[in-house]
Amino acid sequence: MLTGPPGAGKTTVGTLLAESLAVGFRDTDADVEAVAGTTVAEIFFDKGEPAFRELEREAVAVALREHDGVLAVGGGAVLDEQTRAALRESGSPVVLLEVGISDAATRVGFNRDRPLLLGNPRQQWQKLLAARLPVYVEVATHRVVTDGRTPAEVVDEVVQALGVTR
Ligand SMILES: Nc1ncnc2c1ncn2[C@@H]1O[C@H](COP(=O)(O)OP(=O)(O)OP(=O)(O)O)[C@@H](O)[C@H]1O
Ligand SMILES: O=C(O)C1=C[C@@H](O)[C@@H](O)[C@H](O)C1
Ligand SMILES: [Mg+2]
Repeated sequence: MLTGPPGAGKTTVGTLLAESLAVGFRDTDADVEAVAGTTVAEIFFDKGEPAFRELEREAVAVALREHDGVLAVGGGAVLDEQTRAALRESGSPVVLLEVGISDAATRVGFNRDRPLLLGNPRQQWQKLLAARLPVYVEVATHRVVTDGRTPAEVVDEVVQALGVTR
């Protein structure tokens, strides 16, 4: 499992990591979108964050049951106690992709796809990370710094941290 704040590279690195390990890739954000028939951003705008979190909790639970490859877990899914317990109980490695504000700001930019960062993305991102860092650290079995590294380099770091063979 890959976790981390918006722009950490869960989707990008996860896709490459799965290719590199020749396993499947799944992203709970994509699963929520498939179930809801609309985008993450639209769910936030139309129904609000609590409704999104409900869908996300279920999507993570289903993915943990069904999927046996690389799983990108929505950046805020770890806010949910039940989800944290499910990640722990899965017994699978949970890799926290770490990123600082400078690289994160460059990566996430100012687009409307990340509803929690609307307004002042830099400030929002910093607030979000400060509030979440303890739970990210709580669920992580491994931590990989991504700043200044290309997605391919991050994949190599993850593989090394996990000690898996390709
Ligand atoms: N190590 C990296 N170096 C440079 N750019 C990166 C890196 N990782 C990801 N990116 C870029 O940053 C942007 C965000 O990456 P990505 O969507 O994978 O993040 P995410 O963690 O899945 O975010 P979200 O929580 O919003 O789903 C993308 O444009 C991606 O190409
Ligand atoms: O960190 C978050 O709270 C989010 C991260 C993304 O993966 C999406 O789940 C959504 O944009 C919210
Ligand atoms: Mg993503």
